[in-house]
Amino acid sequence: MPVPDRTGLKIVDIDVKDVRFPTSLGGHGSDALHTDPNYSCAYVTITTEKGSKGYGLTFTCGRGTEVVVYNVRSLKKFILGKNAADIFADFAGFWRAITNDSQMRWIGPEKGVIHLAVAAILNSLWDLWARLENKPVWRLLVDMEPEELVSTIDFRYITDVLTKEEAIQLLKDKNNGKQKRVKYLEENGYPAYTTQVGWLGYSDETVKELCEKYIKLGFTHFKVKVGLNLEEDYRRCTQVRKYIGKDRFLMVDANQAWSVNEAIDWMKKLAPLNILWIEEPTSPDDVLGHATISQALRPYGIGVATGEMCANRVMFKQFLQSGGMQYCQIDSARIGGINEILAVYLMAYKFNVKVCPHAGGVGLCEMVQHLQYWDYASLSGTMEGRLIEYVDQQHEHFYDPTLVENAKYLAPKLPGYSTQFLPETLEKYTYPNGSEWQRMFKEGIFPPPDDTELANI
Ligand SMILES: C[C@H](O)[C@@H](O)CC(=O)C(=O)O
Ligand SMILES: [Mg+2]
Repeated sequence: MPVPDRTGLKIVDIDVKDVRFPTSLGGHGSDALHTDPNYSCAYVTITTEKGSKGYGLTFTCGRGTEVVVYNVRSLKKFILGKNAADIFADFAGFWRAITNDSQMRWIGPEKGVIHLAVAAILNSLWDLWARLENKPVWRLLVDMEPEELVSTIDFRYITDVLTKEEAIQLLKDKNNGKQKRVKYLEENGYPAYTTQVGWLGYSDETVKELCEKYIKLGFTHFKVKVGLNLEEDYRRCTQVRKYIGKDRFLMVDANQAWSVNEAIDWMKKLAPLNILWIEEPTSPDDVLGHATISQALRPYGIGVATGEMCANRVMFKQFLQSGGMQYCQIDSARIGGINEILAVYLMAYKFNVKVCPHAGGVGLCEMVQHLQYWDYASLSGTMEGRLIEYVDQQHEHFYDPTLVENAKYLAPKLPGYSTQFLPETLEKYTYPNGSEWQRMFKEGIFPPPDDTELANI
């Protein structure tokens, strides 16, 4: 196990910041239900006695961030004073402890705000571990022996479909050729699709310009937001189909706008536009509803994609068991860190479902590239039908931003999970005292927080 020496690794500080970007001003990130999101995150920094740091975040929108920040603070006691090496040596045990505190469990368990907070903390720990090993996270994962990797997963609630022993065997079966696949990734990158062309708040002119831009950049897969008005969706999607031509791929995303029957009817109307997948057609909790939609849309060649709001590995298990998802969209900041995400990848592999991670949010592109790289090298061994979502937002705020060239994610090279913010970003966008927020309040662009907001309590 690549567990670092314990010396100086006692965690002496955990800081959490509310960081928000005013994306609603340009309609960036908008969809049927999140019509004016300000892309945000709860940003965690952990510091060890010897000064090593781990940076992690969970994505949120606007005011939701303050609630997550409070939840992170409520979990500090699980981290402070612990030695990071001890956490890594029994990572599954630590995971069970932080997700099952008897006084906190009632507000979960393993779902919602408290799980977002867990994700931010777990992400900072994986970042720290990779930095201590001087590797990007994906290499840390790829270089672990199957037993070591699997030892980080809590298998409670999923052993009916995947046991620890089976998981180890799946990884061992793929050991052959792993180094060749690593080389391939380093030389060729991993295919991306773009959502940037189709935010619901964008004008027709913007959509056209962006389609042209992303075609020039080499993209072959385009995702467009739908779900508010059928005629309008048909019109917009027809235009996008015209811009991208018949040989490129079109996906649509309803962000949970519909009931089950409505989703089926709506998508049958859009089907002539040749749609690869419908994403989040209905409630993210409706496993059987997704299975019904999947079945109804199969004859039209439309798959169902979901996962960005899937609460935990148990829900993923049921989506996979029921045939409710044909594209599994794990989110790096919603479920309990890499520990839980690995369980989902392993189950998806067993059910022969493609993982195409969700990345529409702050820092998500930065993280999911590591996960999908690991998947190709160590588990699925294929990129067939798989893509990483790419949204071109907030990358300039990161110390080690995602690099996409010719519609491919290039291999992250620096140690860590790529989510460290630049100091000037924190100075400007920490809410509500960052200099940019103060300017926007002064200029009346946004109202300052009122006394119902936690920032003022
Ligand atoms: C609110 C977010 O922008 C959401 O619309 C992202 C999303 O659904 C996606 O990227 O997919
Ligand atoms: Mg989506």
